[in-house]
Amino acid sequence: MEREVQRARQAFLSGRSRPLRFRLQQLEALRRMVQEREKDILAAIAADLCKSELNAYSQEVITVLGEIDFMLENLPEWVTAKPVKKNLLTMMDEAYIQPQPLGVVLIIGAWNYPFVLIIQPLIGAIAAGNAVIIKPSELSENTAKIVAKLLPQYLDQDLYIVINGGVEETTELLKQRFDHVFYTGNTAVGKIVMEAAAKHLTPVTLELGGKSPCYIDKDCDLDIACRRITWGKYMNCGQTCIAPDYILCEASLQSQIVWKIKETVKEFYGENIKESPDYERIINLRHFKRILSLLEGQKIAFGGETDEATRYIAPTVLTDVDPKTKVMQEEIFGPVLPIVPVKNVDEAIDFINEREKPLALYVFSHNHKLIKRMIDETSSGGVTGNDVIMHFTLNSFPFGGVGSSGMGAYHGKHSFDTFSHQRPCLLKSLKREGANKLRYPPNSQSKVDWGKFFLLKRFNKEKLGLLLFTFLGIVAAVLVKAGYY
Ligand SMILES: NC(=O)C1=CN([C@@H]2O[C@H](COP(=O)(O)OP(=O)(O)OC[C@H]3O[C@@H](n4cnc5c(N)ncnc54)[C@H](O)[C@@H]3O)[C@@H](O)[C@H]2O)C=CC1
Ligand SMILES: CC(C)=CCC/C(C)=C/CC/C(C)=C/C(=O)O
Repeated sequence: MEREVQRARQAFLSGRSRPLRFRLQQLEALRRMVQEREKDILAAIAADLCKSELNAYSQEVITVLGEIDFMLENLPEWVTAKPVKKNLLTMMDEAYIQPQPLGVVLIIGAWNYPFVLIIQPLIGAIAAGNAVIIKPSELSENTAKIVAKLLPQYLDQDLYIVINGGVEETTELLKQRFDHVFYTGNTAVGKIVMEAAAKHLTPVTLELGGKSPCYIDKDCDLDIACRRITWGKYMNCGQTCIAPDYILCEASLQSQIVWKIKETVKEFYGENIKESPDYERIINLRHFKRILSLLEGQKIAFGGETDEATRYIAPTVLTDVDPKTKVMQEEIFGPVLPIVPVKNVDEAIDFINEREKPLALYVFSHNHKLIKRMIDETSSGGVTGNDVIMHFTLNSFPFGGVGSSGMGAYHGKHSFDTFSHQRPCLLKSLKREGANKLRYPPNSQSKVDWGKFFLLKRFNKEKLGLLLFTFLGIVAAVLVKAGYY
């Protein structure tokens, strides 16, 4: 492992990952890989999550291709140095910000969208000019294997290295020194990753989870709200980091919501959900049993059917859920949707604020002011009003959590920034030493006054007059020299 990280570092130090042309070539090669080996990639995702190839394409491949195209289009502009505003002391100098690669980056992925969750950050890391060690989740082993097989066939083999393995290998990997660690997964492991990174003072991006609330206002089109919630909750069998975790609504809405979600489930997946190509399975037996344990003692409004052999759990809705019960204490990450009745929007806001900051917040209402109020009075990684999940699809948004749902963000330019150092560069001349004298010892009140004048723009009339006088003198000298007088 140490050898692999060393290999990536040597490749980075060779400097070849830095030129814009190289980055664009690698991104184009990655796009070619996805296009040419689409069938293999879709088959691997499908095998890991019992997902149809169509769903694997629309949930993972489209996002990856969109991100590559976006990078290719914008990278030439992002890599260029950006001039900055100057002060009076640096007016004659060159001052700009130059984004630079960080070095060797470690990307640790989760299993629930096993392809996009490693390839999307990889795109950002390549775009920013880094070397990358990629550690896919061992739970989605087919995708992990295909990524390890394909990447070296298309990308620079020393700059971008896939290391497969479980907890033991990841623990070993985390002992190495990286320049950035980008981790996607649960909050408990997020703390382990951050602790390991801290030993080397390595910055981290943590893309974690949490319980994303969904408030449904009574002034709302319930048909539309329930259709959108059903889509976002049961997509990937509820194993989506930004799935609506639970619903908050007034008690009077509960039975209508249950009925409408039930009808939508029928519309989406048919009478025999097990036969639907659009309904996935739980990743493994441990998660299957964990989700079942959340149902204990709950009122199941519909769903609840399970099949251990295939790790099937039907789309399920729980009503009148007591916030103190287990299902409301941890992220569900499965197809179980609790409804927690609240008196009104004030109570919903308090409910959200009394808990850890979630990764996403959803509000459904015709009342725009109410949506704005919920946004203003709560905190979450991201928000979508009158829909779910969709803020993920907009790559102009930073995607990430806040508080216990994570730190840092990515997608589009935000990925480029995450994997870059914004380096301030000031280029001075060795001439004009006179103007610099005021910062050299010995100090004096006059030098402080000039410092105030140049840096704080505290204009003292006397100094302003002197400056104006000097300026007019220069203009006069120029005019005389040009033969006007
Ligand atoms: N914010 C986001 O973008 C996303 C967040 N998530 C969150 O991830 C969670 C689901 O993923 P997990 O079950 O955690 O995925 P997981 O079991 O695949 O673990 C994630 C990664 O951490 C590594 N890992 C696990 N235990 C470790 C340990 N003790 N030390 C070092 N590394 C270790 C694994 O090898 C894997 O690569 C949910 O909470 C979900 O909300 C999932 C997808 C996206
Ligand atoms: C067609 C369409 C709009 C699909 C949406 C795809 C999507 C947003 C999938 C979720 C992606 C994801 C990586 C979720 C997660 O991090 O858990």
